Amino acid sequence: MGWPEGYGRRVMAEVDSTNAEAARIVGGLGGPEWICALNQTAARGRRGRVWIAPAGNFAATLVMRPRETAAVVALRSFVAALALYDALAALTGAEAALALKWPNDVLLNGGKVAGILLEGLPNGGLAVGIGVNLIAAPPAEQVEAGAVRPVSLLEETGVRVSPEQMLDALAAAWAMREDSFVTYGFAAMREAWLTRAARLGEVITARTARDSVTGTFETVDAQGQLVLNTAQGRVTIAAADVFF
Ligand SMILES: O=C(O)CCCC[C@@H]1SC[C@@H]2NC(=O)N[C@@H]21
Repeated sequence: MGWPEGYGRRVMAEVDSTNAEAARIVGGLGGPEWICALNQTAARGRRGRVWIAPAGNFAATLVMRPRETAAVVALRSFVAALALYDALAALTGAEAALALKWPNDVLLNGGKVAGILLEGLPNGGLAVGIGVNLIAAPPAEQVEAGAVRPVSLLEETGVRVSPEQMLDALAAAWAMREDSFVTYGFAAMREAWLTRAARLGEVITARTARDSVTGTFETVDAQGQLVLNTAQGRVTIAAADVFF
């Protein structure tokens, strides 16, 4: 699979954060562009957290200017999760060990191997930031209490993948998933995501900034929201951290 047509490709030795670089270049963007960094000095994770990643791990951001409404643009987190799943399955052959955790983590043998950070940018831009623990995962004590343990691709599968190989596989997988999303909408994406979902039908806890909801993970709805069956009835959650 070659580099997908219409996408720019840039590999930087070092940057503060590829998402920050995306914000700096979005104004002059001609078309979607992948920015990959071999080292980040100020990588950020979801909910204001720091993303810990030694050199050798994968860090990249796809910067683009989608023309849809904000609600549709936000569904790109599912496009990203599925593309990551496809790329990691192709690179390792370990598809059976991969799963997707709502809203947008990729699990390998039940541990977190990759995270996604979507950020809206000026000029209608979108940064899809992706980090993959290719060779090393942060120690469990450096992540939030109760969070799934971080794992690396190398430790779990024995397969050594370089950031450039990851970029090429991910860009190809993204282009296919993005075409499908633009052509058929979220319905097909949602089905594909659900068949790869971790803990579907099991009891999970979703923690928002204000409260915590525990219930059976019933589905993800047509807007990408988490649907839990709780003792108080059906609850739909737009944004939260999920704990197993
Ligand atoms: O918290 C998460 O799970 C999301 C982590 C996203 C990390 C990636 S690494 C590339 C891009 N640049 C950043 O500063 N963050 C994202």
